[in-house]
Amino acid sequence: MKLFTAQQIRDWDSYTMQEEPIASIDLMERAATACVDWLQHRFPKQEFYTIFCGKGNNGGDGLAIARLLMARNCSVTVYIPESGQQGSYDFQANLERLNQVYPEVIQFIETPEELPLVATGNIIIDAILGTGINRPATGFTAALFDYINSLSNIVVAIDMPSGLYADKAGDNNPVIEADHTLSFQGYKRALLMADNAGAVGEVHVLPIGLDPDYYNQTNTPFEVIDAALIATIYKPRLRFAHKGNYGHGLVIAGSYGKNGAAVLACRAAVRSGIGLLTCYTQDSGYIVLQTSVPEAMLITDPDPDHITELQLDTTPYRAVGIGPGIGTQPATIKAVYQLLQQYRQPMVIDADALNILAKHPDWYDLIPSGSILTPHPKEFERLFGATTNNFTQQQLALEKAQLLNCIIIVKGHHSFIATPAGKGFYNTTGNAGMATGGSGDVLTGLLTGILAQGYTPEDAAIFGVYLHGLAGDLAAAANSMEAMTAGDIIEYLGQSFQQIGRYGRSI
Ligand SMILES: NC(=O)C1=CN([C@@H]2O[C@H](COP(=O)(O)OP(=O)(O)OC[C@H]3O[C@@H](n4cnc5c(N)ncnc54)[C@H](OP(=O)(O)O)[C@@H]3O)[C@@H](O)[C@H]2O)[C@@H](O)CC1
Ligand SMILES: Nc1ncnc2c1ncn2[C@@H]1O[C@H](COP(=O)(O)OP(=O)(O)O)[C@@H](O)[C@H]1O
Ligand SMILES: [K+]
Repeated sequence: MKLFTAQQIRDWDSYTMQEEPIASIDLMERAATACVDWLQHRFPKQEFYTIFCGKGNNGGDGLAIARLLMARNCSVTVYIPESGQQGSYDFQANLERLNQVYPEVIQFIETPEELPLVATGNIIIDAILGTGINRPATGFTAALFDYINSLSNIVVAIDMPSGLYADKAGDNNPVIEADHTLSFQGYKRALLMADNAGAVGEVHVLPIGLDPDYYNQTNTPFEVIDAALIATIYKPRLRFAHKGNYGHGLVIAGSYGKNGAAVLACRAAVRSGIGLLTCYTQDSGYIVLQTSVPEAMLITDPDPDHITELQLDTTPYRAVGIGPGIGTQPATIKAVYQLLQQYRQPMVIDADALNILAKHPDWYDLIPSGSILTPHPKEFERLFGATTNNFTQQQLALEKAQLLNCIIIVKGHHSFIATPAGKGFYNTTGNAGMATGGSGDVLTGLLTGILAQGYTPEDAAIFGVYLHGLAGDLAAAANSMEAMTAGDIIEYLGQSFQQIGRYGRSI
């Protein structure tokens, strides 16, 4: 799903109004109806709502929502901060409509003394500012945000939490802290950023019937990974296939006390569809690996505790994954350097292999083109330096992806995949149950396995991250976020592949 800027969304509105055609007030009614349907589906017993409306179209949505909720037997109070300015055309039209049927629900407020008491059970609707925000909220608007944020009521933001910019960072500007954000038609980038987690709450995308032609014709560097994209990437198994068709991968992982990282990476790799897998680990990992992952072949380092030198020819492997649990011993550092010198095909670089790289920036040029780097935000910072917010972090990821001709996956709740061609993909599968040791090792094994099967590095990254998150979601549904383990993610890869296999048939 393409991610549009606030300006592109405005253009999409105009295009739809002209082509469908539909009057802007009717489009607003459609958006408001989608919100009310969502509210009644999510909170079927809820009766009382307090709605704060600004004087732009976001406020117009709020007024239409108020009228529709009243018509569905809810009880609503609307507060409009009085700025002294005329509202937008559709705000005024909706004010008139509401005034005609339920004049008693409308109240204007001008000073902090007029901030209303909100009963604890009321749901607050934030329709103060949407994508039209062009400066930080100050004065009474900022005081209103503070007041709403101080209440314990559930807050549902319409389109955007008020105060948040859709396409840029806000420098700690005042924002509404919503529990739910109902974003029209698609996501905005700000809604996907960890920096804004406290403001956006859970994000729900509500289709409002904007014209698909605009969507198809309009280019954007950013996309959310969705089922439609995954269906175009996934390669179903060939009926007459033999294991040679699906590549031979090598996972270099583990050290004394961290056999688990190697086990998790290898178990994920052998469940990725890979033809053959070899693991390279320290000598003391022999029995552990052979017992826990009998499907994988094993080559051990002469050192009992660490990977010290790569006593194998890496060239026959179609993909190599390195990093989980390897540590940063001087001898291991040499082994990483040796691999970078001898292996020229795309590899997956994770964990301590990234930490080692970060200490040797002069080795960056040795990273084979098309490699996939999987830093979490701290590793990203070690590799490429500190950034002030997620927008600058992602911009830096795009610049480095281009410079190194690599894919960079900045891992997180919505992992961000930066490609050398300047595209950025956000993942929406996965959950906080995956914030547990070993989840990243699983991803490394999975990516190595997918890359070995001949997927392009970009496709492997998109597919692998999505699949990993989907398996995490199924694991959480079965075991709870608390009790699920990284190993459970691997157990649910099977069901995830089955689900993905159905996408192609249903789209
Ligand atoms: N396809 C869709 O998505 C659809 C979208 N729709 C809805 O339209 C919304 C966008 O509406 P919008 O353009 O009227 O802007 P909105 O956010 O209401 O702001 C209004 C005005 O506030 C002002 N202002 C700016 N910053 C400020 C500040 N810090 N503090 C105080 N004031 C500030 C600024 O005016 P200025 O003061 O600069 O003249 C600005 O123009 C969108 O989010 C969605 O809810 C649906 O109705 C239909 C389909
Ligand atoms: N809250 C979350 N929501 C979605 N995915 C998450 C969340 N927390 C972690 N993950 C995923 O789990 C993995 C964790 O990787 P990493 O931090 O390297 O863990 P480890 O080093 O313990 O293996 C990443 O793929 C990340 O995207
Ligand atoms: K809002």
